[in-house]
Amino acid sequence: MESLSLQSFHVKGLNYRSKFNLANNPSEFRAINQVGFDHFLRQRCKRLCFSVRCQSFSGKNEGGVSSSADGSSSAIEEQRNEGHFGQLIGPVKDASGSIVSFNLYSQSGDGKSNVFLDLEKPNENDKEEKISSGSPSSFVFERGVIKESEVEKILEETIVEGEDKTVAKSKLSVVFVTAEAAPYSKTGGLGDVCGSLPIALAERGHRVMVIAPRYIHGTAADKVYAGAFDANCRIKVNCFGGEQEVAFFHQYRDGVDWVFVDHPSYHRPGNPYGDSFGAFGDNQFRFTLLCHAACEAPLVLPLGGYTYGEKCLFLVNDWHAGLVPVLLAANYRPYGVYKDARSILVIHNLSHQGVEPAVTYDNLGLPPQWYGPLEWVFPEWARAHELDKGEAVNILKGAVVTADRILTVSQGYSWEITTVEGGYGLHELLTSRKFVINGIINGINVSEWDPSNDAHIAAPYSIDDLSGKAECKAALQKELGLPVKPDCPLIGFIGRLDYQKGIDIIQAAMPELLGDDVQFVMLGTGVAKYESWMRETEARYKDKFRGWVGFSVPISHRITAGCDILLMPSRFEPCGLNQLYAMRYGTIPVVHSTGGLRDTVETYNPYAVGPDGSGTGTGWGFAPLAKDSMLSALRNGLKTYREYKGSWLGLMKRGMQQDFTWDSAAAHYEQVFEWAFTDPPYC
Ligand SMILES: Nc1ncnc2c1ncn2[C@@H]1O[C@H](COP(=O)(O)OP(=O)(O)O[C@H]2O[C@H](CO)[C@@H](O)[C@H](O)[C@H]2O)[C@@H](O)[C@H]1O
Repeated sequence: MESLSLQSFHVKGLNYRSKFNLANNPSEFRAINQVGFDHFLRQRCKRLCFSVRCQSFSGKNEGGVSSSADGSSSAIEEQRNEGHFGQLIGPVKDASGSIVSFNLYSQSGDGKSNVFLDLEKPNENDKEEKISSGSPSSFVFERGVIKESEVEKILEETIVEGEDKTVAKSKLSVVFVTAEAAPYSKTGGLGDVCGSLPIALAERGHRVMVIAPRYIHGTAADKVYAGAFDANCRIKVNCFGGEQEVAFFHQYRDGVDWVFVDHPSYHRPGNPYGDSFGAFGDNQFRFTLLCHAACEAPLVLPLGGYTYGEKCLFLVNDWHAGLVPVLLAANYRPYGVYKDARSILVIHNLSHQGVEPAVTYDNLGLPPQWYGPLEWVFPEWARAHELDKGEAVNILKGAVVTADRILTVSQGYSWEITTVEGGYGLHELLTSRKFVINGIINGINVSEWDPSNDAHIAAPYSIDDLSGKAECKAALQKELGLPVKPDCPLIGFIGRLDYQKGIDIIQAAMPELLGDDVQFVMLGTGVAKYESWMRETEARYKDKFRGWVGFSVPISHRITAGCDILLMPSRFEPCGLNQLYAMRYGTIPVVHSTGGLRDTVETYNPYAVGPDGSGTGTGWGFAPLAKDSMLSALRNGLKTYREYKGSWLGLMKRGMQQDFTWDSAAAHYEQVFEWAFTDPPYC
């Protein structure tokens, strides 16, 4: 057996510092860091938060580091003798006896990690040089080889001592509980957020798990779960009158543990919540299972070798995850478990609360005395008949009264939910907790939504060269079968077709709007009557209107890139993502001034002197939500588009310059995490 020695491997920033030698079979050393070595490198490239020096050689030992098949003890000795920080607690071997990784404790002793590293055997001829230059000949990572030159560049860049401001002050174990997480499942913005924010938090040094159902549809779409493997951990949870067995699947990707709860009730056609016949009748069961499983996962799943443990922070997204803080308070803390955990309810949409008849309370797996927090009585006007007492259980309400803190996805919305108009019956309760409510505007995935590098669009473009946008517009017009007219303003809408999105206002305004020389394209799916209306309108206005009924991410990118204006007359909008995507693509948003739309779109003011001298603002906001005020804002936009080309260009460029990265949102989240841990548990 030939030995490979990793002569000195220092990872700073995570407080790991260790030096050890390894022995393995001839050509390859294979390992992975719990935090993820690929993640670690990626993070370092971007954030300069670690520094590493690796030296490698094959053959006899050098540098006083001994080598043997089980050389860990001498490595420990070496480490102790030299007074290195970090404690090597022993090798992890595979079935053949080869050492595949080492367990390290951090310097502070408050965490541990499997160092997991792929090290290719270096070229003998390069040996001396490699050792003296302190760079490895190459690293092989799980998803490909990083070339030597790249490693050297990374090392050069990262051997920078000093604090990196983009790294979290204290590293936490964060557990997202959600009904959707892109790219595995997405019907809207919740999926986007839970697919991106975890990665941003992991990049900042947190240990992050996302736990969501494993939806299997029996179609080709199921391949999204191909990288998630059975974690060989089955648990039984008590709810719905008995023990329900669930399994966990796991994928480690982009520094995040993606955990999927598996149960037959998640295996069916449709979206996470329903199908063409409406919402699934057993959603309370499906999401109760999710919440019970999510509470157990940090305790039972040894992801990468060890569990998340009790000191974690649950981010509870919308009602589907709303039982988590109730379960923590009712089923765990009374028995001394999760006393150090905290939960934050993140409200993406208050209009869905998970309300079911009161008799279903017994199904939730909660002690009888916890009925109060979930108790919900409908006002008389909302009851079905005279004998209806309006008694129900409301899962989101349970979360509002038990979560340690509450977050919404914009500051504007955090205030709106405390008003009669925006509180959906919970405004008084939310007002009573307003001291722990904050709003943080969502970020966007700037790699997925990047006009200069977007595989879905006809031509790339950027703020410096906008010519590709005209090509995207022409390509979209052609794809939709609309006349290819470069000067005809093209207006778009993307979103769920429901009451929230103000489709009825678009519907009312359409005849008047299409009386003008404009084109309009809508992409969406949802309420059947709106889908039919889109089809009818397309038939009536063949040269001007296209209604694409369906859910298609590529088309949404093409509409965002190809349109001149994106219309969002949302009745309420907790944050809204499409206006953020639109601005990044130089498409001007025209929005109802509500919630996150008001927070993110600044109405154009031609008289203000902005930095570029062409006014200020990134779009148009209108209020009240009415056909006439929407048409008036649109007409302002159309006039600017047609008659003030310079101003239009200024609007486009200002939008494209906005910073909506997840990293800045993640930094705000960390502040709220800190507050959550400063206070004792609320329940
Ligand atoms: N037919 C279709 N085809 C392809 N893509 C489609 C589509 N319909 C919608 N999408 C995509 O789904 C996402 C919708 O996000 P939004 O934030 O606008 O709305 P949503 O109301 O679902 O989310 C809720 O949660 C998010 C996240 O917090 C809040 O921003 C928002 O205000 C709140 O209502 C966007 O990425 C959009 O492109």
